[in-house]
Amino acid sequence: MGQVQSRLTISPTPTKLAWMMHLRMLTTMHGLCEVRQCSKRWKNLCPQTKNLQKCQMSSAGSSEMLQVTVDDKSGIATMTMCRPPVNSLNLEFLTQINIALEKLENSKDCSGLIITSKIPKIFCAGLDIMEMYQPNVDRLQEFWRTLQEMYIRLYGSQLITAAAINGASPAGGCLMAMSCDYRVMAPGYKIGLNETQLGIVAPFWFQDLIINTMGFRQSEMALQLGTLFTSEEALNLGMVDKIVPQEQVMETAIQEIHKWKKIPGFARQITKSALRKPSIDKLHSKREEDIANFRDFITKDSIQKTLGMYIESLKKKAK
Ligand SMILES: CC/C=C\C/C=C\C/C=C\CC/C=C/CC(=O)SCCNC(=O)CCNC(=O)[C@H](O)C(C)(C)COP(=O)(O)OP(=O)(O)OC[C@H]1O[C@@H](n2cnc3c(N)ncnc32)[C@H](O)[C@@H]1OP(=O)(O)O
Repeated sequence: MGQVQSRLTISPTPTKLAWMMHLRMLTTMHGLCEVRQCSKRWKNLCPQTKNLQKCQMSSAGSSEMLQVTVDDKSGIATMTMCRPPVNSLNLEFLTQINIALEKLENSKDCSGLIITSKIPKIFCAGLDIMEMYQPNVDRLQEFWRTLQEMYIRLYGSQLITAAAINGASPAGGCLMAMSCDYRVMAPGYKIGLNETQLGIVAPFWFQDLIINTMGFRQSEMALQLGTLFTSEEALNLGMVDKIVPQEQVMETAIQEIHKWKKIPGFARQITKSALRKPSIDKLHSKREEDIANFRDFITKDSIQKTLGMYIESLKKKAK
């Protein structure tokens, strides 16, 4: 996969023009294509797919980490993560996700979004631990800013969003799922904010998100213990909304979005915004402080040592 060489500057409150220029720069530099352009190209290649717009977010030469399709008829987009081995979120992957979220949000043809994974048994393994181990400090800060951006975009999206959780979903994977409006999960997997088990700390906005999702008491236990819940436990706690067999996860997410689409969109969006705005505003107002806290915390010798040991334990387990 081609690595992003430049520093990415996604400003906290970008003007529309600045943001579009930023996207254009990324598009040119990294061969990322625009949804509309790409759909046309796909249709030309595959005239038989009448109802499907397909956009492979990376062009030839890059890995295809994120596939975005928009069904013309229903307006439901599907964002499929495919970053082997475990869909861990590094800077480039997060950037692609943010670009796709921006495009879908601005597309008048899109009303709903499903996030899922192409990797068997894995939804998303959370942050790429290698981004935090022996990091370049500039990149580390940009990485965290880009993660903040993803949360702000997804949690604050006007679209009806659903996570089709078809595999393990620890830490950042759980954050992504909880940022959606609805979660449907296959049985037999684990989900949760397990940061303390790694010797690291879920920041205030991860904490706010889990509290908003399943209440304070269960969240304070889950966060301190770093609990990874089974699908069934997560359902009982309200962390996920439904469990269905693996092969029905996508269809169930689609059906649920159809149900939500019957509610007048304007009323639903205003309600969602009123409920989620305080958490998003809090992160906006503390964004730079949060980046500095993350940087100072992660670059501590003791934390680096702990992360090194965790990486070793994952490698040993994988052998
Ligand atoms: C005072 C302080 C105040 C404020 C603090 C401020 C800021 C907060 C600071 C820090 C917060 C940081 C927040 C972090 C959130 C995160 O998301 S951390 C990441 C947490 N993720 C995990 O713990 C998941 C680890 N992985 C697994 O449990 C399993 O891999 C998984 C269940 C996902 C899949 O299992 P399996 O199918 O058996 O696969 P393997 O375990 O064999 O793994 C395959 C290869 O993938 C590599 N890998 C796994 N997970 C990651 C990852 N997250 N990042 C990078 N790489 C990963 C694994 O090493 C194997 O690689 P190999 O084949 O050996 O090369």
